Amino acid sequence: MPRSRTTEPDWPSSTSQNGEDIPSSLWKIAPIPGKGLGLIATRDITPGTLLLSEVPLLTTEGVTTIDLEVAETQLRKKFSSLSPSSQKVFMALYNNYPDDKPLSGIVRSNGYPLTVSRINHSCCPNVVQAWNPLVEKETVFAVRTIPAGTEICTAYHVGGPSSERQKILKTYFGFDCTCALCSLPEEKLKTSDERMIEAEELDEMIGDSKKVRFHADEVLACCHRLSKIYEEEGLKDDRLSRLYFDCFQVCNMHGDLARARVFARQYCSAKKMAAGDDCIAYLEMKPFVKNPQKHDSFGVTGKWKTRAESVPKGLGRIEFERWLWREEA
Ligand SMILES: C[S@@+](CC[C@H](N)C(=O)[O-])C[C@H]1O[C@@H](n2cnc3c(N)ncnc32)[C@H](O)[C@@H]1O
Repeated sequence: MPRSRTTEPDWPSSTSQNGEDIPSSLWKIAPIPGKGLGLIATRDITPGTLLLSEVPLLTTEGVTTIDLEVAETQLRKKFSSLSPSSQKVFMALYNNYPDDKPLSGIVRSNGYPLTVSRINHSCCPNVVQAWNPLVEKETVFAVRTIPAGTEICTAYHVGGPSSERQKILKTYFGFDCTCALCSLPEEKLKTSDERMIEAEELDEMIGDSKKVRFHADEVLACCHRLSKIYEEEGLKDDRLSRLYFDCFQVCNMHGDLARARVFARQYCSAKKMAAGDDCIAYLEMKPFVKNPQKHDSFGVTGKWKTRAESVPKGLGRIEFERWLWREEA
């Protein structure tokens, strides 16, 4: 839940599973031109649908270093305890680092269990992939409507204008991104890039604790603008829940329990859609929908003081939004 920024892709936390593809009536694995294998929706999929939930066969727990030589030895120990058929499946996974140590190369290239490893990247993903430690499974949930025949894509890296994203994807994953966002016609791509640059700036402002404390109105206005950018760009991944969490904290910090409740609820529904109602982030936040004052962030100032029960009822969408973002005249 806390704000954290990743400028480079994380060292993967788990990889490969019991050797069998998980059968599904919702998707199939198929060759995708220019990308190797990938997942294609075989029917229309609605947001919040669980597409995959996989148990890893081999995790990087106990891999204590990013030193490839040592990591390879540690991985080899784990690998040798797998059955021969699982070892074969593992070794058949995509390896973007064929000249490096083979096991860490595959772990770095895939990071996740078998079928999940086949999901390609898009800068505007239609699924969110996450490790759920409570059930010890890697999950994949749809966060946008995915029409039948469409490729299912996650985001290996998020944020920034297309040139920045492409540089990182090329460096760490070895491919030139031609996703729907990166392939927009020139004028539209320029608009999208400007929005993504603005999104980065807004995100930085929202994360500035001094601004949150002393210029809360400005910060909430930044949050509102950022929510519009995400809407315009069709982004529904974890960036959205992170934004709602920030909005929750700003309102709660200044004693605005009514808005804090609404943002806590929005955070919960975004998390539930992206990671299920058994994910830790959802479960931890749920009590604060009812009792935001129990959260650590509550009441640093009483600047915006409202009661939790004072969420207005019966407003139309536009009026409610104006209330929510404190834009009433
Ligand atoms: C985790 S694997 C994904 C599955 C892989 N396509 C396969 O056949 O197993 C990551 C690799 O897939 C390819 N890939 C993923 N997304 C791509 C994209 N948007 N465009 C081109 N290649 C992509 C790249 O080679 C990347 O290093």
